[in-house]
Amino acid sequence: MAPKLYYAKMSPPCRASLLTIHALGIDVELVPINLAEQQHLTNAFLKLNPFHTVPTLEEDTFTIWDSHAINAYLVEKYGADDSLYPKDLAKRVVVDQRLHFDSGVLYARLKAILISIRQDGAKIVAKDKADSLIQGFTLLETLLEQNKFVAGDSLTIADFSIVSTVSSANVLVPLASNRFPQILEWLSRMQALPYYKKGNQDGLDIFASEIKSKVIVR
Ligand SMILES: N[C@@H](CCC(=O)N[C@@H](CS)C(=O)NCC(=O)O)C(=O)O
Repeated sequence: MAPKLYYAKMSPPCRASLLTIHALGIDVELVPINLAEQQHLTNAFLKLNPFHTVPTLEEDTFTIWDSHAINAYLVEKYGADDSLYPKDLAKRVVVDQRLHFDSGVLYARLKAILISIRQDGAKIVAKDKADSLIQGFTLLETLLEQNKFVAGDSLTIADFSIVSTVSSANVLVPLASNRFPQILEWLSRMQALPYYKKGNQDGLDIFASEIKSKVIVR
C-alpha cells in the first residue's frame, strides 16, 4: 500500500515533502488537512500525530512527522539512488547540518512571524523578527557563496526544506538583491526544476495570498 502524506499545500514544510515526493517520482497518497478548519486537532488526527503538525506520513506499521525526518526516510526507502540524501557519511552530515539549520534557524524564525500574524493579529512584521530572519538569510548567503546548492554541488533534500522556507519568508521579508545575490540565483535554479511548480510554487501562491490579506508587506 502506498504511504499517505497528510498535508496542507500552503505549509512550507509540507511543500518540502511534496518537492521530495515529486523529485523521487513515487506513489504517495496525498491527504489534504485544512488547518483553518482545525482538521489537525481532531481525535483521529491526534491519534496519528499527537504533535498535530503537518506534514505527517503514515506507513503500514508506523506514523512519522516532521518534514525533515519524512524526507530523509522517503529517499532512504523509495529513492532509486541516494543522491538527494547521500549515504556517504561526510556528505550526509553536511545535509543534516543544513536540515537542522532550516528547522532551528530559518523555519523557526519564519514561524515566529507567522504566529504573530495568525495568532496575535499583527498587521506588520515586527522589526526584531524581520532582523532575525535577515540574519538567517545572511548565514544562508555565505553558504551559497561557496556552493551551487545548500549542501554542496548537488541537489539534496536540504534544498527542498530551505527553498520552501525561504520562498515563503521572501513574501514577508523580501530578499534584497544587493544583499542576497547568491540566494536569489539559487532560488532561480530551484525554480527551474521541472517539479518546482507543483511541489512549491502552487502552495506558495496560496500562502502569499493568505499572508498579503493579513499584513502590510513593505
Ligand atoms: N518542524 C516541523 C514543523 C511543522 C509545522 O509547524 N507545521 C505547521 C504548518 S506549517 C502545523 O502543522 N501547524 C499546526 C500546529 O502546530 O498545530 C516540520 O518540518 O514538519
